[in-house]
Amino acid sequence: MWKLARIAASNLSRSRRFSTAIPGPCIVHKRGADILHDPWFNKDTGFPLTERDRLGLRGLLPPRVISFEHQYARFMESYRSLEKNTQGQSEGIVSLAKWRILNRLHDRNETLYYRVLIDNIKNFAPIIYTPTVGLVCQNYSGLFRRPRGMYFSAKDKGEMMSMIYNWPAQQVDMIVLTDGSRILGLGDLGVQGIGIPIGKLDMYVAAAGINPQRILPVMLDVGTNNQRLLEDPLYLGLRQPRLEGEEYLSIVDEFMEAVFTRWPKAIVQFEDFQMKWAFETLQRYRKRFCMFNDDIQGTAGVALAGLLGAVRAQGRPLADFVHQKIVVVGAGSAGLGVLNMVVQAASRMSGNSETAAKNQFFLVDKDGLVTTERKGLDPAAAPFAKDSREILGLGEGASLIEVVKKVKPHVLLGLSGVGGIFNEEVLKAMRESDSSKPSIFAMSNPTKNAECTAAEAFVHAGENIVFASGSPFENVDLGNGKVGHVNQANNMYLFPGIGLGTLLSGAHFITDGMLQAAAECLASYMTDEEIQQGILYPSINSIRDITAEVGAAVLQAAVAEDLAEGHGDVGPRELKQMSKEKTVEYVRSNMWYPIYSPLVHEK
Ligand SMILES: NC(=O)c1ccc[n+]([C@@H]2O[C@H](COP(=O)([O-])OP(=O)(O)OC[C@H]3O[C@@H](n4cnc5c(N)ncnc54)[C@H](O)[C@@H]3O)[C@@H](O)[C@H]2O)c1
Ligand SMILES: O=C(O)C[C@H](O)C(=O)O
Ligand SMILES: [Mg+2]
Repeated sequence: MWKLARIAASNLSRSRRFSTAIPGPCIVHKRGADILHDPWFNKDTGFPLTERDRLGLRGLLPPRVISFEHQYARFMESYRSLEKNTQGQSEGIVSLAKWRILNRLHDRNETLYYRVLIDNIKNFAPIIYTPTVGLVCQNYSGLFRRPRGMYFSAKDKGEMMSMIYNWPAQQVDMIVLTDGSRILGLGDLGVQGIGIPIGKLDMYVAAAGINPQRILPVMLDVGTNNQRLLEDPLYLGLRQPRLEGEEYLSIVDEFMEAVFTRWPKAIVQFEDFQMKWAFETLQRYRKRFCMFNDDIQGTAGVALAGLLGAVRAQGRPLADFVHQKIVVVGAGSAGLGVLNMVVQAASRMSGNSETAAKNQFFLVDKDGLVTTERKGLDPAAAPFAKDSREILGLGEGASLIEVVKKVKPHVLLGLSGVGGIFNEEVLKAMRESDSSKPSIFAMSNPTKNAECTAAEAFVHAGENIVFASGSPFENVDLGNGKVGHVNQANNMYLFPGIGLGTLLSGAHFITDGMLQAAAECLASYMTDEEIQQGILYPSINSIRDITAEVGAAVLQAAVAEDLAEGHGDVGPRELKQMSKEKTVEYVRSNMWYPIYSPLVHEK
């Protein structure tokens, strides 16, 4: 079941460089200045003279042809100057300035943009993804220069089937969709939430090598309940309260029908929907369309992999997972998604029913410990509500500190969106944990919403903890040459592989089996030595490697479930015959890599 034997291929792949073979020619239907203004095709000063002749570009560029490497160096030089020139300024100002310079390149020349992103992913992910993307969403109306992706609003009802054909690409593989109702831990940001699908899809390109010409970020604007935005004269979204009930669902239904009519093989990732719609839409669509909810399902897999790592970090056999006491703080889409998957895994591992597996897990929300006595208990949280007669001394609504002191959990996992709730007292109480290596997962985003900082965790809970956060923190210097390792427990380790594996499998649905395979693959990726050092997840620098492995695991699970219909020239029979190693190679070879292709004009 939970095999942890490391596959040889993953060792091999870590050191391998990605293929940089010259891709085939790329067909363009435009000429001249139109090409220079199209970031998909633009090479700026990099157009060779022959291509300038063929495409009507001669005279539209300075005469000297600059190589890709030179263009790359020039961009990095201006990025470094910006870093130097903004020294001493506030973190927010610096981050937004960095985002702007990257965004300008994104708008101008996608090939160069994605190459610098892939090569510098550790430095640039915190800008195009969490945490800076949160700040970008908060300031979107002021930052807006050019649209990116598509916007469907409540005013477009009845028009979406034709609107979808306004998108210029013939084929779309991956769509990330939000309604902006719960952007990271920042709440309802309305249309400004479009930054999240854009950032997630940048990660799809960087980590999974999805072709950027085949991605589509989408904002479904059904209004906002954020009064500040409704009153902001610069706000770019609909100025109306959010649609509710059937009215809301009819908009999402229409969008889904339109997408799958034009692109029957597309995959839609739901992102940052408020909890009620996150669960409802997942249930409504997962057996009709190829879709998943990243906050519920992607997060769950990443958390489960981390929790299994935490068992190994204690030097315990994996089977011990079922005895781990885990306190989950936050009963939203992410927290409940994690508990659902964790309970399923524990029940599989122990051979016991899910009810028995639940004993070790405790759920705390804004009103404290969730028990069966909770008034108006949310049906989604109900399966995890404790019977207060069974937990001596802890009643309905017990505070987090009471729960931690009484339970002495092995793991404290935060998905509450509330910065700092793992305060000094709570963290100090974790010193009494029954674990030899207590684990603190402060998974809320962005950084200021993390339940605690990495430094706080190591200082207050002790040096022997295992620490993970949703947004990146620097490793912590513990003195005496010792370092407290910081893991980034973020769904970015899974969603790109879930998307790519599903795409290449040609499956029409994303099943629990495929998601479980993804989590299992991530869980088995780290060596025992790494785990002993508190390293639960790979470095973001190897995100293409882990994504190739996860993608292959998802693809193989689809094959095993007889759902794989193949992709392009590779049919289901060929997929079935592929060994595990071959599948990883197949996935890897399908990753797009940014390199200038010769452009061929076709009318
Ligand atoms: N690291 C990751 O990969 C990842 C993935 C998904 C979500 N997240 C983060 O998790 C957070 C929550 O996301 P969500 O979709 O579940 O949101 P949500 O709004 O659905 O749920 C938030 C939950 O937190 C609870 N809560 C609020 N205040 C609390 C308090 N003081 N004490 C305890 N619980 C409290 C609420 O009762 C609710 O149950 C966000 O910050 C999001 O960025 C991180
Ligand atoms: O966006 C992220 O960084 C992770 C997650 O999807 C979130 O909503 O916080
Ligand atoms: Mg999210």
